[in-house]
Amino acid sequence: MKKRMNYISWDDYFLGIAELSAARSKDPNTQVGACIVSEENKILSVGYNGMPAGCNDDEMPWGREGDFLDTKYPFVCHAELNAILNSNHDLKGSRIYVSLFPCNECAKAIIQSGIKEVIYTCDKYADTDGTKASKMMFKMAGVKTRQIKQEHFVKILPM
Ligand SMILES: Nc1ccn([C@H]2C[C@H](O)[C@@H](COP(=O)(O)O)O2)c(=O)n1
Ligand SMILES: [Zn+2]
Repeated sequence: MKKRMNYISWDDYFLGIAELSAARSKDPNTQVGACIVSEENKILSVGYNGMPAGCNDDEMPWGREGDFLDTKYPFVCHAELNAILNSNHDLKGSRIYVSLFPCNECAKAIIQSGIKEVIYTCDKYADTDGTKASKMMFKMAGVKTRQIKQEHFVKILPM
């Protein structure tokens, strides 16, 4: 008997883990997941967007509008940063799979931690200055970026 051939690719596997991690997020508007992987395809870390440890997410604001301090934005820790901070490994040469293109703050952390490639699905904030800044920094720092469309990813899920 020959081996099974329709197994999923590494990219689909790790993006799937990023998407599954996103499902842990309490953010009512946008759930983001990230998975960091070594050059040997070993998972080094995972993360999703959420409030910092010790900050009760039942008491924190989750809104998007109003006074800055009444919104989630100054408090929420992004999926990519959580994945970086959750890791006990050297991340040099690794790649990060993320369900949403990294913001400029996460882009800085990604570059500084030595991650060499960003593989993402959604780019819904592409028109924002934050995403434009991320793309500028990734280009200058030699961090590769690659999009895998969600439609492709959904198709590979077993029925
Ligand atoms: N690459 C990103 C971008 C955003 N996030 C988090 C931060 C918030 O929890 C949410 C975005 O909220 P929205 O403005 O869409 O209501 O996603 C992240 O973790 N990683
Ligand atoms: Zn971010």
